Amino acid sequence: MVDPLLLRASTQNRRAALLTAALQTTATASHLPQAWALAHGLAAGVAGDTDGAVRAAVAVAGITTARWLLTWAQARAAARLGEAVRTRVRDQALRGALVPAALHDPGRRDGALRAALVDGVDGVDAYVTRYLPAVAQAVLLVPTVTVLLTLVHPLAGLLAGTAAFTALLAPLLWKRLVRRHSDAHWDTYENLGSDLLESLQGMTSLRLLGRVERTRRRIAVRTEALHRATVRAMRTSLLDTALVDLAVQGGTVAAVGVALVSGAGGTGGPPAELYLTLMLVSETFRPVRELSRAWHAGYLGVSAVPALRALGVGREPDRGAGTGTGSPGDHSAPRSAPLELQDLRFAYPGTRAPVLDGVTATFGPGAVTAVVGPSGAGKSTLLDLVLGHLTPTSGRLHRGGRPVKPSDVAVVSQRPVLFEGTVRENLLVARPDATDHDLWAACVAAGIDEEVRRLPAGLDSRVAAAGASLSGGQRQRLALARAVLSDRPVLLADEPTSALDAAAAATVTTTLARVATDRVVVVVAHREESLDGVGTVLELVDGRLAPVLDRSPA
Ligand SMILES: Nc1ncnc2c1ncn2[C@@H]1O[C@H](COP(=O)(O)OP(=O)(O)OP(=O)(O)O)[C@@H](O)[C@H]1O
Repeated sequence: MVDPLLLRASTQNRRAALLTAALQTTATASHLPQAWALAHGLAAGVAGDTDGAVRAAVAVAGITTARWLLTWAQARAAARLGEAVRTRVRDQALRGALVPAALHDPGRRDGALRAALVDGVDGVDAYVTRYLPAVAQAVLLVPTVTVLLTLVHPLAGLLAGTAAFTALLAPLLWKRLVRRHSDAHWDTYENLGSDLLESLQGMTSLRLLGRVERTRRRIAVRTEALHRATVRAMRTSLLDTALVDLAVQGGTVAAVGVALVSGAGGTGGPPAELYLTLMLVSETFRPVRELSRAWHAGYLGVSAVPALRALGVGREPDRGAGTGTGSPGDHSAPRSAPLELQDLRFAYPGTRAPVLDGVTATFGPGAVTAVVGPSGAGKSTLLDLVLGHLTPTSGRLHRGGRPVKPSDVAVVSQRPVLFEGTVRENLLVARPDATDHDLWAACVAAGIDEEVRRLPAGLDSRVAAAGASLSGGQRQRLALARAVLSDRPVLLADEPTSALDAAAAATVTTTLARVATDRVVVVVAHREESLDGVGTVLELVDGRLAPVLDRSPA
């Protein structure tokens, strides 16, 4: 089964793919001269020709060494091809996963995305580096060996060739069934992966709500479904293997039988030809056997195709899609340029009422601007539009007369994302060339320097995945340090003090006020007390921003 999407993943690395297939085919084809040398060596040995037998043994040793080298080179070429394909497919899938529509798709499940990005991509690697070269090899070698065998022994050639072609082509008859089973297998695999991930992430809440047993039962049902889907897929696969084996064994027995009968009858030619016939019969089926093995290795890649296709793998990049509030060739606006929103409108796909219904505002540098509003008013939506995670239905989002680019904006979200790695690595994401002095200055600005100094290895201390080893407030301040370090002209902060005590909140507020002197700082806030030090307050009501005139304490 040659899937067009997976074939394209291979041909996008044409040279590496051709080299991998060529080396594999040559290594397998080296069994042909080896068969010839062995046949003549055996014949010479039986006839008592020691020189002939030694010459043949030397030839076999030489061919075996050459094949070892070819196999080694093939393994390296396949590893390079696999890496290139994995990187490209994963990049494309990630790009697809990060478009606004996917990011805000309420039906999206992290476990399904993980399955496609990790297991699916690895499956594509196996398919491209093992199965496709095995297909190329079978297409080239089965006819070649059949012709050679036919030249040596026409009837054996006819029987072995027919059996080998049957073994190669027969599985195409139940291709649809295989596809259906592989799709079902992937769906159950995705569901189980998603449920497991979500229950692990929500374990604390599940415990508190007393839902652990129910979740366990649900996962048991999913596991059973995956087991059934795997068995169904294996049954088809077993049928496949059985028929291929039947053709291979039947073809071998028939071809060897006629060769032996004709050899015993004296019409099979001299012994060397009989030996050669027997060996070539075996060689006719070698590519078929290898193809069958490679199919099992690449099966997961075939199963993952619908999921990868849904993420846009194999599709030409859509230049207008993605986070592109900017366009190629844009030059940066001056650093002090204000952020301007003009008649910005936005409605989520499938909803009637717009969340933003004509937002017009100018956010300038100099002081922090706060956007307040009740829950559900659209504050996060507004931030996502500025970040380029969502595309406005209409209206403009500009800085200095140019569309806002995602690289203009730094963000401190309510749930900051930290990566597995050290504190230093998490900060350097924002500015890879930052010095230790810069890192400490950013930590001081965010009020996290003392805590970082107290960690066992300071900046080189590890932050567990998702920042789990830090408190909510520490995570938020580390994210603020990263945003300060990135030194972008617009800084958005979504409730930056919500997880902090009074002292830490004051440090963050002071930092934001200070960085606002030379850049646009917009803070989304719910609570009045978090608005200390803010210059302007705008309220989001009915999809529009209105200035709050009097926010001073009574
Ligand atoms: N992906 C989505 N699809 C459809 N509607 C959505 C989606 N995300 C948010 N909404 C709706 O858009 C409206 C604005 O949501 P948003 O999260 O921007 O509000 P918010 O002001 O940030 O709320 P909060 O203060 O509670 O965080 C809400 O009515 C919400 O239900």
